[in-house]
Amino acid sequence: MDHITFGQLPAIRITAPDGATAVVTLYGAHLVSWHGADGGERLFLSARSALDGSRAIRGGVPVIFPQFAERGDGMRHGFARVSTWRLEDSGVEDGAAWAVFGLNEADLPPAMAGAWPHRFALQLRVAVRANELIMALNVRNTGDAAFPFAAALHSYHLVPHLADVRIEGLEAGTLSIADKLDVVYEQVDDTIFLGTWARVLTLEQEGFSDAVVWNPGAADTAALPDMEDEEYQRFVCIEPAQLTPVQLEPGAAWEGRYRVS
Ligand SMILES: O=P(O)(O)OC[C@H]1O[C@@H](O)[C@H](O)[C@@H](O)[C@@H]1O
Repeated sequence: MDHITFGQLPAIRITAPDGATAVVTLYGAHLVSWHGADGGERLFLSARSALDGSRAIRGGVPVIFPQFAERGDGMRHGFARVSTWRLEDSGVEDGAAWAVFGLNEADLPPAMAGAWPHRFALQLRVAVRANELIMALNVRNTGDAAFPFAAALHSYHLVPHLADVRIEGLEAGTLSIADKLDVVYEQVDDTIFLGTWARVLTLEQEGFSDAVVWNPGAADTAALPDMEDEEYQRFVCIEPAQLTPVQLEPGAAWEGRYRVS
């Protein structure tokens, strides 16, 4: 495990014995880079992304919590992606390098904590080995009143070209993307396959009940300050998500797991 700087952000790089690597910034516990053991970046990161903590990183895997998009009256996509997490632990086990990041209410600036006044402990575990990425988001209620939350791992998968993308497992037949797409699939139980001419990725999720597929398309990308006009052709977001809020009782925990291989 190495402490590095990514853009202007403190970050942790983990490296598995077989050479697979992941880089996670403490800002957002944001996975900004993943290389499989066969080399090559697997995640999209916009050339125009802020990397100084002034706004959410555009690309990688933002952690969405406790609100998805504008489904609530809190911050769009929640505060987790714009909060500074702590590295809690790291190691190497069964050939995988792993790190765990933590966030609780005491880590938030007072105004942010006041806007969502609950006691909680989030843990994000990231592990890599061979051509496999495993992430787990754990949410614990450490307070004495129940709270509702939504969550997602907003994965920006790097693709050679949007036109080559074929997604299976979400609808009958194959989903391809011509331009803007923003679709919620509820109650996703099956494995999802993301195919391009280069490779087929297997996406498996547990605990997260839903999946969101998003690409902004040409017009919305032009309006985004943190994306180059053509960059929408280089990724597709397939996000394991828990959109129906979970009501978490005091002392209880919820976990969502995600495996990409
Ligand atoms: O620009 P943001 O806040 O990162 O959101 C990006 C997108 O995130 C997706 O998950 C949503 O479905 C989209 O509606 C949204 O536009």
